[in-house]
Amino acid sequence: MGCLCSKATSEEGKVEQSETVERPLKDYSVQLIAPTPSLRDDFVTEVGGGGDGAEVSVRRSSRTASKANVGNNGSKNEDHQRGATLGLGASGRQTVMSRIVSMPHGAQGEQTAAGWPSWLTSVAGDAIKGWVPRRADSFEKLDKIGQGTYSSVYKARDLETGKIVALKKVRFVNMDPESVRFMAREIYILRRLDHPNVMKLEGLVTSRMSCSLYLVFEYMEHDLAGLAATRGIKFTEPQIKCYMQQLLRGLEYCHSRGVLHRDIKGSNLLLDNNGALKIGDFGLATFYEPDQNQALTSRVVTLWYRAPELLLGSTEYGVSIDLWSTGCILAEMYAGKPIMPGRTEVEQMHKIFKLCGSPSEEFWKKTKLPLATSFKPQQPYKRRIADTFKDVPPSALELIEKLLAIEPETRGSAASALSSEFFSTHPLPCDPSDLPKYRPSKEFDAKLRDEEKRRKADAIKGRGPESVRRGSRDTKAPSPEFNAQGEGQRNRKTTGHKYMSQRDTVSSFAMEPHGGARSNGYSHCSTMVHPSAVGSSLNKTAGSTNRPELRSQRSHMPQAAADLLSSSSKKKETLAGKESRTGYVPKNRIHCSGPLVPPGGNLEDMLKEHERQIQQAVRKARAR
Ligand SMILES: Nc1ncnc2c1ncn2[C@@H]1O[C@H](COP(=O)(O)OP(=O)(O)OP(=O)(O)O)[C@@H](O)[C@H]1O
Repeated sequence: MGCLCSKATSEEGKVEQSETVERPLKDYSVQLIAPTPSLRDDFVTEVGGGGDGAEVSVRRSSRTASKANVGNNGSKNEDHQRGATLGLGASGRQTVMSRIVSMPHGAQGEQTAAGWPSWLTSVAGDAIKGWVPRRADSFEKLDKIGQGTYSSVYKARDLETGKIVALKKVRFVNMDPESVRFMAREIYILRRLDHPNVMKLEGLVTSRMSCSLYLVFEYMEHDLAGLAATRGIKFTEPQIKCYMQQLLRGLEYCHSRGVLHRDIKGSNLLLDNNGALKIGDFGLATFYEPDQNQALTSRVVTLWYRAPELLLGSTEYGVSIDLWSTGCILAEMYAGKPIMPGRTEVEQMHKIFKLCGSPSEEFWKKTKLPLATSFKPQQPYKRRIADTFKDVPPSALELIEKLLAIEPETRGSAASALSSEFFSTHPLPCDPSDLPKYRPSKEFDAKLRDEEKRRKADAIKGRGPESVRRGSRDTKAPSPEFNAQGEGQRNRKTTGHKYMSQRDTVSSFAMEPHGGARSNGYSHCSTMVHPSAVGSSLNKTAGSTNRPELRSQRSHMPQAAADLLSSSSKKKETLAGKESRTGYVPKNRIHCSGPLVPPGGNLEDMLKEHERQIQQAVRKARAR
């Protein structure tokens, strides 16, 4: 789709008002081949209930005012003002959020008249219905504060209010309608959520002639992954409980609104300086209906936090997948490091079995999950959570056991987790306002610190300007997981942690990442199914295999290993065909991000073969 964009002429620091199509195209040489949850199908669930564009359209200072509107049929006329709504900010200064105003009859023409670009109105009309875009020149860009798979996040000042905000700039693949639709789903879902523990979308920035889109959020100083990875920061028990309580409250709310997050992990849990935790990044979220057998893609959730049923290929799942990820985070906070850092899906499954035990014979007999035959171990694995976390307080252990149950049905719900003894036993969760105030500690900050160190080390080793240059280029757009390898992580890994027994320390894999990324033994793989995900600069070297998951893996892998994975992954085409029939994967796309699971294999053999191949590829890459 074309877009008549003139080159940005804005002053330094201002958000670009428009961009040429060519600039993003350079990064997006290869089209995504990945399972993409169908936005359309999700929309069907909600459109109609959402009304005629008359839902929340004015951001008010009072949560309750807008809360009343969420999910309503658009009958809240008090929010239907075509002008400014004034509220009092914390400082008492008048806060003007004037640009998000109501457009009750959001037909495409009207949306265009309101200032939306046609590439957006044509495929994402429902997502922007009733809103008017903010102008780019009403923000001043300050710093880059985050880098996601398909977005860059900036700290900015709202010039109308003086408020500091986060602007998430979304990347698109060639303005491909599919990637626009994908982003539209995130907006659509975010607009329906309003809770103190869920990031609130405050507005959108674009213009009729623009090819870019920014999502406006309140600014959050930290994310949990970054904080946890910061040297010297060790969470106290009341603090862990406080974070967990907020996370579960946010999740309970999302689930009650029929939303699965599907990417719960530390870097998506944002924290402000008042100790508030908010769930962010709804890029993989979807609507679900508990009582309907609705087929969803199983290729969601960052690998380390991915539930076993997803690894086994389940397409009918529910809130339990978010609860699994939550269990991983709880255990991680006690362990001081990620508890199951698998490099591939096979290895992830193996780590899960080793820690949580393998399913019963009964399960294997009955299950119809597509990858069950491949993943069934020859010998059953015993559950070892209690051994592994023997120093964790009993009420915490009980909750970890519950959330990391192999059978999804026994994980309970966010509400049941909130009423567990963990939160009522002493020490009680502290009040968010009692939490320590930290210096900025985003995953992104940790990455920058680490990158700087590496660059200096390279210079000292005399690798010369070429390697330094290459390293810095590669970090311009790392995968999000790339950021997780901060020095704190490395530090925590070597020192171990009182809550996780030493023998359970996850074995490290000394791979030198391609392009000079650091190697700390943790590859933080992710399945990112957003079509725009092909934009990472890491992919520039990746030839024609820019599948999101492979990209994430290869961000920690030499090229040869990445190539190996990509060729093996072609075996996944069969499954892709199946998913596409469910309507959740575009028909012309092949489901290629592969767990290297040959049909009819067995877990142990696959693991051995897998390890051998990776090692071989690594050796080759090193010898180059
Ligand atoms: N509101 C915010 N305030 C401050 N920083 C933020 C905010 N939202 C996001 N960030 C930072 O930007 C990073 C990337 O944002 P986000 O996760 O939304 O992007 P993404 O492209 O969806 O990433 P991912 O690839 O992890 O899915 C976050 O990890 C966080 O550090």
